[in-house]
Amino acid sequence: MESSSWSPLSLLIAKCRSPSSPHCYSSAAAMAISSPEATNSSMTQNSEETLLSRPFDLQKLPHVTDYLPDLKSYINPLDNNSFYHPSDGFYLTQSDIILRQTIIDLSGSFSSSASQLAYHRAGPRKQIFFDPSSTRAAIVTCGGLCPGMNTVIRELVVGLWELYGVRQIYGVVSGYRGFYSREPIELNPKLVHHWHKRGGTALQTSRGGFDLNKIVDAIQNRGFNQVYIIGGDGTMRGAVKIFDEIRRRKLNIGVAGIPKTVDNDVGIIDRSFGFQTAVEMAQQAINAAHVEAESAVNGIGLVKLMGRSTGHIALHATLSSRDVDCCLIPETEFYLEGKGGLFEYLEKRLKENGHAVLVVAEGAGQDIIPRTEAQKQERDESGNPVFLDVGLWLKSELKNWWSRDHPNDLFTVKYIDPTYMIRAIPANATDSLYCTLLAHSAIHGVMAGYTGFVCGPINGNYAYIPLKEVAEAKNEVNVKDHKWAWVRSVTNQPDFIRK
Ligand SMILES: Nc1ncnc2c1ncn2[C@@H]1O[C@H](COP(=O)(O)OP(=O)(O)OP(=O)(O)O)[C@@H](O)[C@H]1O
Ligand SMILES: O=P(O)(O)OC[C@H]1O[C@](O)(CO)[C@@H](O)[C@@H]1O
Ligand SMILES: [Mg+2]
Repeated sequence: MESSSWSPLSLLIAKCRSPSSPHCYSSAAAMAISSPEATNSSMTQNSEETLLSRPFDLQKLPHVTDYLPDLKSYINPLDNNSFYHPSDGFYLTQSDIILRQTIIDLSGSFSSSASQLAYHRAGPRKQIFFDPSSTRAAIVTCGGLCPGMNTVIRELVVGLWELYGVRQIYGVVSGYRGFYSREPIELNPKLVHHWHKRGGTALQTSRGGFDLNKIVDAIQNRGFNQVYIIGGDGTMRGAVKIFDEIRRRKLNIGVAGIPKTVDNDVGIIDRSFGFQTAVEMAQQAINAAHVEAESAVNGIGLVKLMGRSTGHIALHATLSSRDVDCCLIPETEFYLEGKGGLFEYLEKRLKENGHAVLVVAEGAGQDIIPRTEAQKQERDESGNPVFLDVGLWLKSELKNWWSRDHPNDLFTVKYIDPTYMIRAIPANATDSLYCTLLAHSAIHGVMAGYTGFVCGPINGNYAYIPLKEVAEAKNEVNVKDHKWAWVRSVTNQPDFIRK
């Protein structure tokens, strides 16, 4: 990873403009230094000094001038925007950075020589490298749906139009394949005005169809010089290739990725947009499962939630609901029969409470569901493995178990599969605001000439992160940390470790 070392923390503190600003970097640093644990533990004056002198490992952001050094720059039109009166500190500079890690244990494995990973802070720059009158922006959505996609598109259009005066904005229809197989649609604020109220993506999306040369040829031939790519991990891997090819051809085109994934499996950023909305919607399914289970004799409410390879939705929905007796996620194995298994646990719960609620992420248990050779090979158009329905399988296993062990007792399993319902809805208020900040961050970055980056919040502050880094990072549930322990303590479920 390319990086450049930066000045010590003291410089950063000096640069902080407004102590009350939520984006003030010094507040996090100051908190870390003056927290009670830090002052009364083994932290010495020495370790404080070493912290202050640690260099920053600032992740280098690609810029169009890296390979087109003679590009002309322009004064940011926000200078003349009647809604903004850029004052001191309004524009960000190279020295505005965000630290990846804000929690540091000064007494533990702290190494004074290790540098602090840092990223450029997102926001408007004084100088821009695209003339708004000749800017031609393309927006594309790829992969599965996620609440808030339409909000991001809307805010990209409105932001480009209102903030920078860009008038040529196009929507690429139906994902990556749309670049070379469909006519783009012209977008303007009037057209997209209500889009944030609709779930899904008004531009349509698809999986597969990634043909690098055809895509970059189409971008070039259609005269696009800014490309905004909204998608998940697969999309970001594709975006890295597009950016690399654009750079190889030395084209004056900026590429920004806007991470979208209902599963929240994209790494580095705090969380992905739409995730909170999906968790909220999942509550309805869990509530219904609880009511059904409670109202039956030996009732089990079983809810399957999205989460291809990560269980964040199931975990957060479980923690928020508190009606869940067992949460199964892809990051940790489980088994059905025998000591410490699911059946033994459910038997106990049914005896104690008369009912139980089970939440399972779609990617959980895939290793133990029997499948044919053909099923093992099945892939979707993007190459993602196709899963068997863990909910249906569990329902059938639960029924078999009960009729085998308790043939004379009543038993009910109510299976609720809200899969698409939790992602095919508009974003809630929090996610909507988040989508707006993402879109504006992306616009400011691209206008300023940055390229090959993703924007997203890191510890609550919006940053520009190299695309490649995001495409390689994965956010999995850490089943060794306190959050998973919390889930287990809320549900009482076993650890499924065979003793
Ligand atoms: N390694 C890759 N290189 C190039 N393109 C890729 C790669 N992986 C996926 N893509 C392309 O990215 C697009 C979206 O990928 P995918 O279907 O995996 O969804 P995603 O972006 O991961 O979103 P989500 O998983 O949240 O639905 C598809 O058009 C796919 O062909
Ligand atoms: O839209 P499709 O192809 O059915 O994809 C479903 C998948 O998309 C996601 O919603 C996001 O990756 C997963 O949770 C789920 O496995
Ligand atoms: Mg994906």
